[in-house]
Amino acid sequence: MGMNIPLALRAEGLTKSFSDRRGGIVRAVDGVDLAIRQGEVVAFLGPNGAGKTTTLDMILGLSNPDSGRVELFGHSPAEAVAAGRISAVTQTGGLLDDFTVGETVAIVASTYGGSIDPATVMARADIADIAGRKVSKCSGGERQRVKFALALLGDPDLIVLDEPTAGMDVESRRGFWAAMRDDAGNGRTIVFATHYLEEADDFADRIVMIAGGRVVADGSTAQIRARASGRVVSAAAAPDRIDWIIANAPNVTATEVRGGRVYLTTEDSDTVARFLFQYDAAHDLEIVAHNLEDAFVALTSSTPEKTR
Ligand SMILES: Nc1ncnc2c1ncn2[C@@H]1O[C@H](COP(=O)(O)OP(=O)(O)OP(=O)(O)O)[C@@H](O)[C@H]1O
Repeated sequence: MGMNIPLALRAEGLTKSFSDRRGGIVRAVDGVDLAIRQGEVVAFLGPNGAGKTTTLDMILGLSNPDSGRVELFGHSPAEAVAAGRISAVTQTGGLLDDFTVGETVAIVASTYGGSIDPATVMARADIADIAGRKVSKCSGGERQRVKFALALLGDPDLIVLDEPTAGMDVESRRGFWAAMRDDAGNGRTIVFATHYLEEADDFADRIVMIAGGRVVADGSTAQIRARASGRVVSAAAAPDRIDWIIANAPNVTATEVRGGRVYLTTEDSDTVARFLFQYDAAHDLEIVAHNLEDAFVALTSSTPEKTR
């Protein structure tokens, strides 16, 4: 992306905490910085509870950060929403069961003063053939496509989608992204949250991995892939040796401990293996190639002990 393309979104130092049921504090978002250029398609990728929804809510102006700030097209979220520059597709709610798909789109379109033709939008969201169906009879995937159509009606510059395909089967997911893909590339900025690695990989130009309320990786899909090209060196060792290995092993980008073994992610497995043998720190050494799924687990595992 050229540096001269103006920003759609800038977030600086976003934090947000909640109190949990036991009176403790959950830091849902813990210092998130983001700069997203106009026309980028960006995936927020992270496990349950990573802080994706909380971040998106602050971006949309639905909640206020405890600290930090959000700017959309140089304005506050409230101003950008009021100016019709942003639409959201949320996980739940928002549709009335008793209307048909066509009626739903027509009603919302009328609130926009007819600037965009409902038929065009329905074709783009691939819901033209279910226009006569009651919303109550629509599948999860169809409902999400209806919401996507509603989001398109305002012809926004930025669409934010929070796990738009959550709970859909593979077929519906494919249909949803096919409709999205047809709309992308028109200069619209798209930010979506997902748990699905392949969704981020297939559809986004850029992946922002979020875990524990922080951005743990941010790069083009190709860069994130490159990270995944590393290897994992694992070995068995006594607990105190494992601590020492984690503190001292060279060229390691991520570490994990499970079942008495330490897993070291690296681009330079030779050096790491030599280190382990040189200091007689470990035994039963194994080196395996990294795939994207492993990279994701390594980058997002917040707790050192982990079971699979
Ligand atoms: N209103 C709230 N009150 C208390 N805790 C909250 C609230 N909203 C979110 N949290 C907590 O903040 C953390 C981040 O939640 P968030 O919903 O942002 O994660 P997420 O990445 O969107 O997860 P998911 O994929 O499950 O939607 C979680 O620990 C969650 O339990």
